[in-house]
Amino acid sequence: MNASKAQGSQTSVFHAVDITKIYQMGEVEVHALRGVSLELYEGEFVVLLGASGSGKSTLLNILGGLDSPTSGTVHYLDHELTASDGSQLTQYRRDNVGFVFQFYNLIPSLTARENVELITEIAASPMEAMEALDLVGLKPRADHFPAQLSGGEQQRVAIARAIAKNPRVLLCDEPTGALDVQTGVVVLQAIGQINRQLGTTTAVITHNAEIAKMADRVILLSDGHIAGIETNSTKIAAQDLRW
Ligand SMILES: Nc1ncnc2c1ncn2[C@@H]1O[C@H](COP(=O)(O)OP(=O)(O)OP(=O)(O)O)[C@@H](O)[C@H]1O
Repeated sequence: MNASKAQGSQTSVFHAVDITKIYQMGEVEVHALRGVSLELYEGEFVVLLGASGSGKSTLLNILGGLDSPTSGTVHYLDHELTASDGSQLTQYRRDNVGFVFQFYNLIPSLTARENVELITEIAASPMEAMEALDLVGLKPRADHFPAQLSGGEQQRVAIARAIAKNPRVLLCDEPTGALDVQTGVVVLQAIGQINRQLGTTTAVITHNAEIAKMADRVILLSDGHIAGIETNSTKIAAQDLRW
């Protein structure tokens, strides 16, 4: 059966059915996800919104092939992630997923360009490192080291690194969590621009309801459940967000 369904003209990129995740901590079971079903569509910008501990990172990590659910199924297009072994998940991540985390994880001894090139050298169909840096507005800083860049600029290098391999999906876990508002807005602008310009299906985790205003859809998580899914009839541009 073809698992990538279309809704209207929309292709379903992720199709998750009733996924649970239980962490066994000695005698204690932590139920991080308690039966989550969802679709993410090609090219959309989704915000995963919820309180601390609601299961956002667990869900994103499962979609990104960094973790596997305890039960349930996850498809990426026609590829069943939940039937994949470790090396297949590694290949899936390498070919299809760009990750951005709260902390930038840049290599301090490499310039911005070299940090991005680390990825473009191993990717199947990458863009030029300079093109990726240009997309996040950092071409003029390509030869600077992380220590010469602000937190927001370092995060934009991390975004350039994530998108330089031309991934079909971009998964961002609290990308502005370590940044002040003004800098966070610039980082969100970069993510929004990549979503629009390259059509990269984008999911951003936040606990900040203001950020949800820039999404096509907002998936509300609460205690391991989806508490609601909202479609924004109008999206607010990142530069007009304030928190
Ligand atoms: N590796 C792990 N081992 C044990 N418990 C875990 C692990 N990872 C997450 N959990 C637990 O699962 C639950 C969901 O965690 P998760 O990190 O997905 O939530 P979150 O919504 O992303 O939270 P935050 O906003 O604080 O990052 C929490 O109770 C957390 O303590």
